[in-house]
This record gives sequence, structure tokens and C-alpha cells, in this order.
Amino acid sequence: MAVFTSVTLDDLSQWIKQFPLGNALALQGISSGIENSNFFLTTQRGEFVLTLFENLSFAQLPFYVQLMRHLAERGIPVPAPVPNDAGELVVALHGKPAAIVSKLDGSSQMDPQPVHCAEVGAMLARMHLAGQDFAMRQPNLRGLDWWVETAPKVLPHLAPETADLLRAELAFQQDFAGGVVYRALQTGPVHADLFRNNVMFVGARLSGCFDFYFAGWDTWLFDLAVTVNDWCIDLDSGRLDAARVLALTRAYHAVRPFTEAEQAAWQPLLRAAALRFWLSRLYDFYRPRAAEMLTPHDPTHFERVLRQRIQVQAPALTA
Ligand SMILES: Nc1ncnc2c1ncn2[C@@H]1O[C@H](COP(=O)(O)OP(=O)(O)O)[C@@H](O)[C@H]1O
Ligand SMILES: N[C@@H](CCOP(=O)(O)O)C(=O)O
Repeated sequence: MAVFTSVTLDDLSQWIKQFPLGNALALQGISSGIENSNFFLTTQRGEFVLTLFENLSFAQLPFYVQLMRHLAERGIPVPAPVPNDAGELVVALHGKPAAIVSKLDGSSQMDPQPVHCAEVGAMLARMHLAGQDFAMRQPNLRGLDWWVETAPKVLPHLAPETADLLRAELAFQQDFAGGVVYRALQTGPVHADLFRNNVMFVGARLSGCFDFYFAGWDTWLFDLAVTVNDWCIDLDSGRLDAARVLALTRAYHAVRPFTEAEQAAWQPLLRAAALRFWLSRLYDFYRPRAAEMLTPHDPTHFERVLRQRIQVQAPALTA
């Protein structure tokens, strides 16, 4: 992330006392990421991550942090939120909602091979199953409604041919979401942003995944499509790499078998997942926010991915 809100060790000296973590010893801003202000925090009890939420409200946050707690309790390797002495997982810091979570071991695998993709697929399926009895509901706030609301804000910035693509894909997705195949898809709490930079590996073993702040109730298949569109592609062209797609989807299928509706919806949802990130990157690109350390993501990447998914048939889900 970028650091939008500065925090110093001095700011934490009193604030940290509400947590069972001892004194804050070191604090370091994290430059990757684009949504929140994140810091590595060392206390007398160990290493943690402090997040100040820049866009999410106190009302929206319980869904994310409770979901992380729910999954962590069921053995899914996600950061566990640390409650304060009153049992609260989200508390104010500099007037913004903030949370402390455990720090995961490992590092991102930015050049994934089939072996890494298989780990990701199996973990994603386990996460979906573990989320089935999660009691809270919140829609995916970057779902279809948001696409419809956001497209008119970016369309004036686009060249005519690019604007046509955006309008046409949005119409296609609205139509598909109204159909019987879509309505038959299994739903639940999904991560919705399981990119390479949100998963940790120690060697070839997946050690955890984080950044649940785009999570929401959506189809499991959309989550899989978001994941495949990042883990299993050639980043220059946006083309799918069949070996990685098969490794990831087969590992998922071995834990949670695909339904017929999911097989039929695969290509449209790969397109939906590309559209979702194309739109959010366009929105961030044309409406930048002030930040101390902000690296905007390139929208044209997901435009290429979307064009690929429209033009080229993806490997079938259970081939
Ligand atoms: N629980 C965690 N354990 C270890 N590192 C983390 C954890 N949470 C965040 N990070 C680090 O912080 C960076 C930014 O976090 P991220 O959640 O992607 O930010 P944003 O929400 O702003 O997009 C990650 O790339 C990772 O290096
Ligand atoms: N993964 C998204 C943006 C969200 O950033 P993250 O650092 O929170 O994963 C994208 O690539 O556009």
C-alpha cells in the first residue's frame, strides 16, 4: 500500500496499551498495496501488521476482520486479528478505523510455477468451504453494482474504441448475471483479490494469504477467476498459461468439485474478473488520491486480459 496517513512510534505509545502486545518498539511504513495505510509493527510480543483503513468505514470493517478470524480459527492460513482489552478488533487511530493482525511468514512468489498454482487452488477451495458457516453477510462492494456506477465516471477519459469495449462488456455481464446459469452458481464469502502479491510462500509451500479488504459475498467461481487471471497468465500479453491454469483448477476441484453451472460460467466469469480490475484501475488512475508512497496500477494490463478472455477460449475447468 501507499502510506496515506502517517503514524509514528510516538503516536502508538499510549494507543498500543489497549492491546495485550506490550510496548511498540518499531514501526515501518509499507509501500506496496493501494488501498490502506499499512505498517510492520514490532512490539514486545512479536511482529504484526498495523492497517489504517482509508476507504472502509467502521460499519463495513467487522465483516472483513471477523471473516479473517473465522478462517484463521478453521486452519486457513490468514492473518489473525488481535483484539484489544475490550474484545474489539477495529479501533480508531488518527480518526480512522485501524486493526492489528499477525504477520505471516514468507514472501510473495511473483514468478509462479504450476506447483505454486496448485497450492493456491487447493487453499482457495479450502477457504471457500471454511467460509460456508460464516454468519455475516456483506456484498462484494466491487461487484456488478459498482461496475455500473463506476463505468460512467471513467468512460469520458477513454478513446472511443476502448469506451466501446467497456460498454459492451458491461452489457454482456449484466445480461449474464441475470441468467439461469449465473443464478445456479454457489456463493459464499470470497477473497476477491487473491493476486500473487497477496499470498506468501516459504519455498514451494503456501504459508498464508492476506488483504481481505475486498472480500464479500459473491460466487466462488468469480473468486477463482480473479485468482486465475493473475496467477496463471503471461503478464506481458495477458494470455493464460494452460499448465498453470490446469494445476490451479485441478487442485481446487480435488478439494471442492466444480458444478455443471460453474463449468458453463467459466469463460464469462474470467471476463467478469478482468473487467472488475480494469475498471478499478481505470478509476484509480483517473481519480488519484494523495499519498506519501503510491504506485498506481496499470489499467491497460486488464484491458489486454479482458480482450484475451473475450477472444481466446480458456481451458475447460475439469479437462
Ligand atoms: N499479515 C501480513 N503479514 C505479512 N505481511 C503483510 C501482512 N499484511 C500485509 N503485509 C504486507 O503489506 C503489503 C501491503 O498489504 P496490502 O494488504 O496488499 O495493502 P493494501 O490493502 O493497501 O492493498 C503486502 O504486500 C505485504 O508485504
Ligand atoms: N489487486 C488489485 C489492486 C489491489 O491491490 P492490493 O495491493 O490490495 O492487492 C489490482 O491489481 O488492481
